[in-house]
Amino acid sequence: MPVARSTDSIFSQLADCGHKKVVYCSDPETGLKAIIAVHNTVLGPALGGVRMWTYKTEAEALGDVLRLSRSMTYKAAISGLNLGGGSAVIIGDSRKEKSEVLMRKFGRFVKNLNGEFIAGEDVGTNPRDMEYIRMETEHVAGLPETIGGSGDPAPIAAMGVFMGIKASVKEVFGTDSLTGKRVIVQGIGHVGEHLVKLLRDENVKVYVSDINEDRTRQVSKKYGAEAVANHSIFDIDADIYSPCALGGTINTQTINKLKCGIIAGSANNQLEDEEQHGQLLLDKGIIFAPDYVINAGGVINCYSELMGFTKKRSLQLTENIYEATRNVLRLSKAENISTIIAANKIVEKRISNIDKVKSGY
Ligand SMILES: NC(=O)c1ccc[n+]([C@@H]2O[C@H](COP(=O)([O-])OP(=O)(O)OC[C@H]3O[C@@H](n4cnc5c(N)ncnc54)[C@H](O)[C@@H]3O)[C@@H](O)[C@H]2O)c1
Repeated sequence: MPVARSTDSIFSQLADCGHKKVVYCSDPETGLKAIIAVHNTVLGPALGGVRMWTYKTEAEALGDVLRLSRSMTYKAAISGLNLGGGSAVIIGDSRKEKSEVLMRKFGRFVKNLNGEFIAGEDVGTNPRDMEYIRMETEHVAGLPETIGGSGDPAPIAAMGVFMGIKASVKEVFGTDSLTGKRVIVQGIGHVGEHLVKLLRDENVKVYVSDINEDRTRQVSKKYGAEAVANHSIFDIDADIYSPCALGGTINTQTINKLKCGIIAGSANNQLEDEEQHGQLLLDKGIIFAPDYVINAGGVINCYSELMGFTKKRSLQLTENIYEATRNVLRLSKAENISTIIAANKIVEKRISNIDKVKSGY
């Protein structure tokens, strides 16, 4: 996948990453400043999360939405879903600046895209926010269960990551039992906490770390996990590093420090540079379960809601992440290519094949 660089012009970033459309949403009255990116709609409408974050610059927000939307295309495709990839970012502090009017105004911008983009939850937004968007447009998923939606996607997302961890452990240890393994979970928010519970239930030694120290203390006490200071994560001698905070934590510096043989977590876009760091991980024999392959539980949950699937079906689709991860690891080994390149190859083949089906008659 080509990379969007914030130093490039907007049009060259769009062209490089193959984006179909980017919409800037501005409403001075509510203070809304948002960007919606539609990456690809070959397989279906572009579904993606709405992230609310305190970006330092507009270029940083654009870079994030371009990366997130593109990875949604890849995530939906590798999971066998009939969805394209999109994403949205709202610039601001979700704890202080989010309101009903802001979310409903954002919903009007989604409505104007006539179903080309379907909004979902991401960092800084929750099912209640999806409900506000729903008041303005039907093109939203991840609604609360009380109004017929699939609810919080985090438990399903955590289950997918858990399946990806198991598939990676199988590759390294020949068995997918996690008993006795040591896992570092970085970022114990919605997904991280559910993952900690799944790991604890399988007798894993769990280390937890979050920039929110109260949260670290709370979760470590609740699940009997060991709290670790954020700066010392890479000094821990563990089997698996599970990044579940924000992306970009895997770079030359952290790879050289890392003591784990497996990286498998929920955070989107974990590799600072896909090609360079994917290759470095391959060279060092560290198994990287590509983020978009194993964190697809959330999008599967939303897809199930749109399709009217039951929770059981949604869980079955999420369990398929185990096989999807195994397929990626097999291709990586067979062709001696990084796991991210292997996953990209599988995706690009599916999109290209379906594109041919759709353009024929
Ligand atoms: N929620 C979902 O369904 C879902 C699905 C797929 C992928 N993801 C991705 O997984 C990640 C976590 O999602 P979430 O819903 O749990 O978000 P969240 O906001 O609930 O949790 C993120 C946690 O990470 C912590 N954090 C932020 N920066 C950190 C840092 N540098 N070091 C340590 N901790 C840090 C935050 O304090 C917070 O507790 C995100 O990258 C998200 O895009 C989420």
